[in-house]
Amino acid sequence: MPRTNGSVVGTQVEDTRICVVMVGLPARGKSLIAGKIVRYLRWLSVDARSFNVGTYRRQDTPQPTADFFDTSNKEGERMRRAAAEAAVKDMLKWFSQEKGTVAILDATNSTRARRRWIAETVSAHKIEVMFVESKCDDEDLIMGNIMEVKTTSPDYRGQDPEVAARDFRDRIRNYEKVYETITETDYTYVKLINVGTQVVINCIQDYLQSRIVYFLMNLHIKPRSIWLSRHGESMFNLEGKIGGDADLSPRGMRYAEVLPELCRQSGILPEQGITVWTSTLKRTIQTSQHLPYNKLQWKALDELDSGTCDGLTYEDIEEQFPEDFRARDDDKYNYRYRGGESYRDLVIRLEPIIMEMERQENVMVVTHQAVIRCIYAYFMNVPQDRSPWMEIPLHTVIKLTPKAYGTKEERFKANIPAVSTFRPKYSSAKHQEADSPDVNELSVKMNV
Ligand SMILES: O=P(O)(O)OC[C@H]1O[C@@](CO)(OP(=O)(O)O)[C@@H](O)[C@@H]1O
Repeated sequence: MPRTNGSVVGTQVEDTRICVVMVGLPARGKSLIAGKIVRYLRWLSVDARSFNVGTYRRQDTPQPTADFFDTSNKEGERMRRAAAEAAVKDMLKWFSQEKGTVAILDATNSTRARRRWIAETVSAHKIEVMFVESKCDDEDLIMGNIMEVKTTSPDYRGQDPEVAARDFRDRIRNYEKVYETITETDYTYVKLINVGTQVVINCIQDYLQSRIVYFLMNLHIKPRSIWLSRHGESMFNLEGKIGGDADLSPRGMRYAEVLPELCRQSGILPEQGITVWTSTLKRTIQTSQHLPYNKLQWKALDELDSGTCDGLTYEDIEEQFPEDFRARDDDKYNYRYRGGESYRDLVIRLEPIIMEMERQENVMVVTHQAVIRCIYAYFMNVPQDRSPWMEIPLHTVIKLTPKAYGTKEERFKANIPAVSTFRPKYSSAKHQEADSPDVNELSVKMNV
């Protein structure tokens, strides 16, 4: 399978391979950061995978006590080293056999000796090594992580939470005895101090590394939510036409009127600082007109460009361009409209939006069907073969709340009917009337 990072990220050289090595004491959010890097890169079509050394260690030692992590425990040391070796071996196999591009080695890697061993072993295979250290002295953040670990880690499954928390603190103390922060100036590294507060960068070598660094620089872990809504039903939606710059229909106008109340019910408080982002197209601007918040228009949030098909219905396209119609159903993510865009193109256009969303706290985005699918796919980790086929109904607010290990999703529907613009794969090109939902019907789910 050809590697795609060259074509997608732009100027990346074809054969770049990077091993991102996490560094830091337990409960510093390393696995969370590793997971976010993987999600971001996969969304950009860069083949990325995390190798968690704890998972390898658990094969032999599923529920060790804190003494196992004491460096004077020779057997513990041997087994921990064996787990790291097994993870690195699998990672190298993934690079060579599955042609992976970015691997994350998720472990504490907290001593100079361990880092030297990894750097030497990995660079011998012509794979770049980049250390990412998470350093944190904010007691609240650490406590939050300890609570998370003791309730979710398989190391403590079935144990009394108080005993688990005490043992986990002892484990941290054992690591603290030997922990050496990164100061090796000949290595490429990024040191994140209290995530989102201070970043130290050393010897970044190329484009893909700099993308990862930039992403890490924008991360923060303050609690916040993201609200997504399509514009209200448009005149084009009513007629089944795609693209264009139509006004809202009378029902779409009613959605715009109830949107402030729907937002309030979904948890946006009037005194809360929130910015509403729209596209530059009339239907999103009209939809947000009654929202009493600061607004910002982004060209990057405009709908997928349907090129020569702009203004046609799906039936017209099926009739006038039958081969294109079929090709789009065969591979909707990669299909590029003649003179227009594909979902793959749209993701690249949306990358600065995602970066900015990571940086922001509460934000509401009023945009279009295809654009919401791409943003939603990023936050909810939806693969490319499914993301263009997701149902994103009109007149519905989707609230996403990032949590430590997943994103919580809630949907709030307005009691205003609208057409459905969803057309399932290989189905006849007809648009239908959507069911009239109950007032503010709510659904909640978590992706983990
Ligand atoms: O990729 P598909 O499923 O065609 O969905 C994108 C289409 O959604 C539409 C509606 O059919 O978005 P929008 O409601 O913003 O106008 C089209 O303009 C756009 O081409």
